[in-house]
Amino acid sequence: MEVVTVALVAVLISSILYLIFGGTHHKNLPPGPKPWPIVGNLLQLSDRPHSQFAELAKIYGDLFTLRLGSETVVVASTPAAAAEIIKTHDRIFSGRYVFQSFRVKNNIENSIVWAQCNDSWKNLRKICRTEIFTQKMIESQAHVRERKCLEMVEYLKGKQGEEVKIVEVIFGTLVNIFGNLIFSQNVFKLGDESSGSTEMKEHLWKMLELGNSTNPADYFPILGRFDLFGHRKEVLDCLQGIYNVWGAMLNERKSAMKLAGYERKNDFVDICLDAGLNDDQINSLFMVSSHDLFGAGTETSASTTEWAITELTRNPQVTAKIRSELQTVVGERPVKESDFPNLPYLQATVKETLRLHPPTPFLLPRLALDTCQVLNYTIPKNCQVMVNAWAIGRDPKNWTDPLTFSPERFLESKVDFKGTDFELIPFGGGRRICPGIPLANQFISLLIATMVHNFEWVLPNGMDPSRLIMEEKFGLTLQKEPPLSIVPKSIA
Ligand code: HEM
Repeated sequence: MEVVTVALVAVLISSILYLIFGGTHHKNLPPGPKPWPIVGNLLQLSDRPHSQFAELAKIYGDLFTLRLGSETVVVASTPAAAAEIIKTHDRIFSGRYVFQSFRVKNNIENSIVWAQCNDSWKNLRKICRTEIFTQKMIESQAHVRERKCLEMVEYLKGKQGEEVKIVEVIFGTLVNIFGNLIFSQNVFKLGDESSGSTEMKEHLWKMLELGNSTNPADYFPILGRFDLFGHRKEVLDCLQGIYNVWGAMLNERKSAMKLAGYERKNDFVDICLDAGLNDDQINSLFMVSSHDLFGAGTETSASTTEWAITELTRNPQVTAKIRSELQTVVGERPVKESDFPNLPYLQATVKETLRLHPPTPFLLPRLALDTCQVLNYTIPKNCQVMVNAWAIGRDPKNWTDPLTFSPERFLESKVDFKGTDFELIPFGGGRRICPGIPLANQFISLLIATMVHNFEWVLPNGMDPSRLIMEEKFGLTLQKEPPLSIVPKSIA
């Protein structure tokens, strides 16, 4: 009761302040649906905002404005508007809007995702560029990803004829890949919920859950200081738990390295201890690894792979082409990442999946660091800016027959997702572009290729794949709802 009263009073105060000071300052904002007093457009929001905003863009154009509670949000929905935000005015829109639940001291300072573009952020991105995502590093760890995919094959072979929720297998495999790249340990045991590093697993799940839950303080920031729903405390507890697990692993490794006969593991821990990084740098790297890489990398890659398998289920002619390409290039042996340059159709399939199902449909929200003129409108300082990558990927002005899943469209095209072709921007662009693109591409390509190379699958209860309804559930990432269940059958 007390919490509700405080919330109501805070909303009232914030609304009065908004009515007095807000709304009159920025006359040249992009147009948008008329906001209601106090709540703005909040009550008009649907649970599929990416699709709803695509419809709004048809009415209001490249840029439109929403009032969400007391917050002003501008949405860019065309390649031209996206280019203005992430290229022309990259510096001004390089601010990150940090969700209220994540506004926890060490969380922001030690995160690439949530920090503003300050020296610490630059340093963390540099560590990523020079230590984690180098071509050499990615190639040297290919065997880890390949081994984990083979374990997935073994697991699925044991499940032939049974119904399997594919995202659980993919997510588990991805988390184990990360666990092994970073500290040479599995986090999940496929099919056995009770095993693996339970503590780490629980923290990771919780963080993902919190990322997907709504916090009213994001619409009425005046509520933020009270942490009324305890989300921030939960994030803090999770982070503390993750850091404790890391700390223990790091100390264990340092002691092991001093022993005679220590066998190198060549994971991130070894690499940064070898590189002579000091404790601060190592801590930064671990925090980035545990928090940003696990957090930003697993759910996005798992969601994309699940969408790819869903599209392949509905489009057996695409699956057949990938399989035939794999037969020609790979033959009977397992797929390797070094095969990818010779698998153009597989690569086109990954692009086509990301075009139709970008896992973060609005990228990650940016914040205007200053007032800025964009396409003849004025976007005020501190305004949140979203780019609707989902709408851009489906707009018939940008794509022929946009709702058809057709990797062929990329075979003769140079359009890529590296942040310079604004009709395909699942990874964002500019200085905040996703640093994990090379790794994400390897994960997703390897998982799809391994599935197609080793298995045929049908839907449970003999359901006709053309009747598979794909529903999108919006959270921090775009989920498939209900998750895809398949019945695998080994090809070998
Ligand atoms: C399909 C897979 C993925 C997609 C679609 C994706 C997408 C994105 C997007 C849209 C952003 C925000 C970009 C912007 O603001 O312009 C981002 C940021 C980020 N991503 Fe990814 N991501 C994926 C996988 C990964 C992986 C595998 C990693 C790491 C291993 C990763 C690490 C990060 C980090 C650290 C940031 C924050 C960058 C910053 O704010 O400076 N992502 N990602």
